[in-house]
Amino acid sequence: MSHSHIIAISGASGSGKSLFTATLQQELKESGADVLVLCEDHYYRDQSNMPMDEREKTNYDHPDAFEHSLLAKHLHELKKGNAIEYPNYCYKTHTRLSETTRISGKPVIIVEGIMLLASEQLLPLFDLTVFMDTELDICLLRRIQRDIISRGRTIESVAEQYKKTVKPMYHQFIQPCRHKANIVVTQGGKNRPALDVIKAHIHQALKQQ
Ligand SMILES: Nc1ncnc2c1ncn2[C@@H]1O[C@H](COP(=O)(O)OP(=O)(O)O)[C@@H](O)[C@H]1O
Ligand SMILES: Nc1ccn([C@@H]2O[C@H](COP(=O)(O)O)[C@@H](O)[C@H]2O)c(=O)n1
Repeated sequence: MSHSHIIAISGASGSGKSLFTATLQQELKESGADVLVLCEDHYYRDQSNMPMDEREKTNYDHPDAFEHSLLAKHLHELKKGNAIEYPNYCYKTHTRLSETTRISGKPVIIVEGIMLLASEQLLPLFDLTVFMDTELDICLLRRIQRDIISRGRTIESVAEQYKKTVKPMYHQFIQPCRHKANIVVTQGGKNRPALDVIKAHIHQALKQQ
């Protein structure tokens, strides 16, 4: 296989990265194009050696919370056509699971995550960079709902974490990367024209491989 074309989709937590990526993947599949999706969150550092109360205090919105060196290594391996052992992550225990998932490369890889454009190690690996520019109050409303329903959180813990780390780190690390993006997407994961533009880009990239 020739070198994979790698697309990064970044932006705030709750901005619509996962929905946008899942919609792209589904619609591309329907038109016969199979893309691989990786999630930066799977590369959160393992903390199983730390007590739970310490894990709850971790700043998960700082670039150091991620093992970006492992993600970079995996992207290099996938580009070369080698399989990787994709980590799995649990938001309820804040740890990596012991089981990994063996994954092989595909001609197009989409990586989604909050801190992708902030990493000097990762940035050069991307052929296209996308920033989901969704208003922060909308992101917060979506995050409250999601974190309570799927990530085992309480309204109090979501509010506390948001004030302490999520919002300040967004302004310090995520928002300043907006200008590094080739494409800025407003209105979240259902922006139809933006989905169509990126699908056309992917079909073009596949034709050139
Ligand atoms: N444009 C939109 N309209 C309505 N709901 C949306 C839109 N974009 C995203 N959502 C919803 O908001 C929530 C957070 O979106 P998600 O894609 O998980 O964000 P992220 O991956 O950036 O954290 C999800 O429940 C998703 O279905
Ligand atoms: N143990 C963890 C790990 C991460 N988070 C939060 O997840 C957010 C990133 O994921 P998105 O799907 O929302 O982009 C990030 O803002 C972290 O605060 C967490 O709460 N606990």
